[in-house]
Amino acid sequence: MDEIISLSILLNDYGVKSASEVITDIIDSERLVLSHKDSNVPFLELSFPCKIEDSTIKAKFKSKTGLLQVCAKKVTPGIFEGGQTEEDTAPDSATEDVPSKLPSSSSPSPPLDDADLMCDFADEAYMTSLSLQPQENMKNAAVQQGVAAAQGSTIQKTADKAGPVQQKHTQNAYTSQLYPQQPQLPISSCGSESVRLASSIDGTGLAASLGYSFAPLLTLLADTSSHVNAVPKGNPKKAKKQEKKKAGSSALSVAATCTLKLLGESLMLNGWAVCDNYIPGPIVDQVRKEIKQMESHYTPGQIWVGKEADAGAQIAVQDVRGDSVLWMDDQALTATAFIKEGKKQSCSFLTLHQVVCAVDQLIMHELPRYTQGLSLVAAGGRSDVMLAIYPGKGSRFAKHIDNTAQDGRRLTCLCYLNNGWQPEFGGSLRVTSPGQPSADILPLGGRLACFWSKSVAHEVCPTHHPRHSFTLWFYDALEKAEALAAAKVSIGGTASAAAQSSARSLIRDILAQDVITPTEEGCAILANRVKTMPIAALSIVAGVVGAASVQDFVAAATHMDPTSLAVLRDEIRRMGLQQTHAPSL
Ligand SMILES: O=C(O)CCC(=O)C(=O)O
Ligand SMILES: [Fe+2]
Repeated sequence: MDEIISLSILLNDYGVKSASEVITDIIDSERLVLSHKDSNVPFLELSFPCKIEDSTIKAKFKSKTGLLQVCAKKVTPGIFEGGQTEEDTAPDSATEDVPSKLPSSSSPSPPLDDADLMCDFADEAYMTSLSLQPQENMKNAAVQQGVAAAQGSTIQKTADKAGPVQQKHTQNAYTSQLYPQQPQLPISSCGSESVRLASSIDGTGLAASLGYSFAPLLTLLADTSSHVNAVPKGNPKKAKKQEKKKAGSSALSVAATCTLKLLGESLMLNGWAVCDNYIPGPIVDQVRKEIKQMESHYTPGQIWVGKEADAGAQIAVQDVRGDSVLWMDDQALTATAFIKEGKKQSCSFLTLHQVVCAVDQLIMHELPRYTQGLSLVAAGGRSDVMLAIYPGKGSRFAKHIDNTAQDGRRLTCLCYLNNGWQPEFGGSLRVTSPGQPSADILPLGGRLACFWSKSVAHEVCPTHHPRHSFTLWFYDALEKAEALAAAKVSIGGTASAAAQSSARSLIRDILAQDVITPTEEGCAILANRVKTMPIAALSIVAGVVGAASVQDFVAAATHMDPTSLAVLRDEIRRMGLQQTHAPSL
């Protein structure tokens, strides 16, 4: 089978280069990121698939960049049918974006075997070409200390988990400051000293002006009898109407540019940004209609523990997060039928798919020009779509940071689907950036909220009304490549329910007030528990705490001192795995 080389490269240039020119440039250059002589030129990210047939060039290219991917995705078995077929993803249809080909670390769908999906990511040569130190394998300070104790040596604590990745970014030219710091956006107080109401930007029709027209969808809503609403050419009345629409859309483009700038600035200043009316109200209704039939397929939200899905390191802890979720990959978004109780039922997520494409366009291609820190998201791609419902009844999600384990996630992006949401329903997203007061963001219909996945602590406040949303996580290409490489060497296999439950019980007991306490006695209990746990369960816990391997985790956990145990508890707490008093569903 021919290989398709999906290539994503950053070019500090507006010039359009052909694939072969780019490949030659890369092979001839010492660095992945090609610099442009005029440093004032805003950065442009190009992502395009191309085919490299010459095996020498291929090998050279791979050793230079490490970003070479060989993608051949088969239709994955699941509840959905239709959508992408094998032909769709065959080598010659080389027009799709790289991101959609990346394996999702979030999808709970059956793991793909090697024949289904082959992705070759960063190797040592890649690190060297960027003059980087390979990432520390051991990410958890407490585990590191434990291993040090086990080996009778002392290991220096990693000062900052994000250190190595941060270093890479600052070493590359593309992180230079594009916009000067702006004064803080106005805030309005809501009575509480530490919490303010988040100010938002009105992005009326933003998606539409970013090249993702919602017009066909709106027409579709107006005329439910037909799915195709092409305006017939040659009809003067309709042509006039179209012209009017065109003029309107150019005004929107200007507005959108301002909005994008504000969004970018808010992200840089606050660590989060909110855009109201990003999705028009009728579109929100249409999405809700489309996903309604899937509600019985939602399952309790799981804690994402920072490793790839095939590492099996996701566990459900219902009292930490009270939502139910449904993951939809790109295949599901284009599905035409699904199987319910053995019966085939037709479905369409056309509108949801369009909205997701608009968000992709915004985050991967528009916003990076207006903010720092997103330059690698076009190449990194995003997670599958996570649909979520908080059923009300006080359900919540405890305070956490999404990416505490260098799993590659750079930006968390939420779209709220709750037209008519009232403040008394609660359910605010409370965001807290380091060194800043918290801000509350109500989950209003059509509102888009985004924040840095690695630094912004956030929680969903108790919700007293069903609350619908979907989330996309956008990856930083470098960190994702490293996470994939690390996951490959550290943990394998999919966890069974029994292993998950055993892992969950250990984590709960570590966090409990009176079970595995940070005392000599608690350390002895932990050591005994670990010695008797099945390897699959230990793999999950190792994934949770960011240990490089099960062996490392076992070594650390059986030689823990009370201080290391206290650190471990704190770190797990920071991931949002702590006990809460959220009501069970
Ligand atoms: O729904 C929200 O507002 C946030 C949910 C969240 O934090 C998450 O799913 O990680
Ligand atoms: Fe979160």
